[in-house]
Amino acid sequence: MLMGVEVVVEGLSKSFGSQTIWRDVTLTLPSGEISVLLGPSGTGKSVFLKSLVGLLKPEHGRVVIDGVDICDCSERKLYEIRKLFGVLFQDGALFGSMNLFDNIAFPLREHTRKSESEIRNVVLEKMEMVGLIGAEEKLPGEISGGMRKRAGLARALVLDPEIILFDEPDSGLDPVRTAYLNQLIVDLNAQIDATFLIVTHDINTARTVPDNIGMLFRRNLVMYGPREVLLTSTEPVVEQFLNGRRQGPIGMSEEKDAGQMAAELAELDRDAAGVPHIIPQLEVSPGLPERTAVRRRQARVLRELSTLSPAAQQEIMKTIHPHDAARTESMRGSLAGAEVAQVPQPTQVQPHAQTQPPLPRRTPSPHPRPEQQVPAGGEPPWARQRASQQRRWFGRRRGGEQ
Ligand SMILES: Nc1ncnc2c1ncn2[C@@H]1O[C@H](COP(=O)(O)OP(=O)(O)OP(=O)(O)O)[C@@H](O)[C@H]1O
Repeated sequence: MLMGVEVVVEGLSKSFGSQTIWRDVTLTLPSGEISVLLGPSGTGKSVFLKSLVGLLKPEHGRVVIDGVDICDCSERKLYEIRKLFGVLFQDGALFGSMNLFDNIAFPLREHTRKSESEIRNVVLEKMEMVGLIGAEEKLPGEISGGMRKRAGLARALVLDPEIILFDEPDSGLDPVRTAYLNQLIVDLNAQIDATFLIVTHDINTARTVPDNIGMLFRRNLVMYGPREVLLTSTEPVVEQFLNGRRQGPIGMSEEKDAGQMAAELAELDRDAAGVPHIIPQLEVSPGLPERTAVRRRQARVLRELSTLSPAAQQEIMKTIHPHDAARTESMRGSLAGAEVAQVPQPTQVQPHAQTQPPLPRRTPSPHPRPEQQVPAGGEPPWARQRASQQRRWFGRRRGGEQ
């Protein structure tokens, strides 16, 4: 089984001319974990994704992947590193004139020397993983936006990526389809253990899918850390965003001035304010292997525990098995902060949780076949138009793309 690689971003700054997009962004996407990047429109989330794959060159800082700083390496090395990535574009970025099978097979035909029968095996495996078996002959224009995203995801999977970037996977989808897609993302993570980064505006996605959350605002990464840190944060911009409120530092099109913000926050009923209670993270569908990243993350988060806010610490401890929680509490009581960072060791964290032997890769997909999910007739024309308006990933149009 593959294991995703860590992505280390250090002091990254990007401008276009005199316009600073963000500065001094530092974060680590831990190996195999799911991270979400939030931020109001225009804060540079897409620019960040493009910088991670080396399509844009930040002026300062480093992006280290597999020991290579992609901001300062040869084109040849960058080409190699890019092969580690799979990208889910906003509407799948499929070629409109090709059926789904050929769309998904495209990277294999372009970048490998696999025979047609090997290609067929890989394509069908990935189509099964995303619940698209039976739709091989469909054209992208004949299917719903949700199916197009699944097809785009299958295409992103065919070269067995170790890092997958999702650009607003939930855009243009209704809440039910978004819930299906979110479950699919978690299930895929369990199956392939790749490192995921999701850019989204969807609060529910942010609250239920990731292990880690970051937020861009006012040209800075205002916060980044384990999900419990942001989901319990009282930082005004984070609270405002996660509650979808008007009151707070985020304005209609620009930031608000401090006076207006203070007046609004004073008016706000404090009982109604605050981040909603943390809801549990989505679990993997029955029949699939557990997410190995969960145990790695637990060990990591416990090592960092003393550096986190008390509210975050409390939420994290609720997710720990009582046996481990008691031990962690006693260690925290008896050790100084610096020493706490060294315990517990990953192997000590969950002695009760023996890993199940991995299931074969061709586990039947828990994701229903498309015809069970999508009503006959597919999507209405307005939905198709909206999806095409939203496609602007990497700012490139590709010949024949729908
Ligand atoms: N190639 C470019 N040249 C000049 N400016 C650019 C370029 N790409 C992006 N920008 C600017 O960078 C800013 C951030 O854009 P970006 O699309 O990354 O924001 P975003 O956070 O992804 O927004 P949204 O949530 O609306 O998708 C915008 O002001 C945009 O105009």
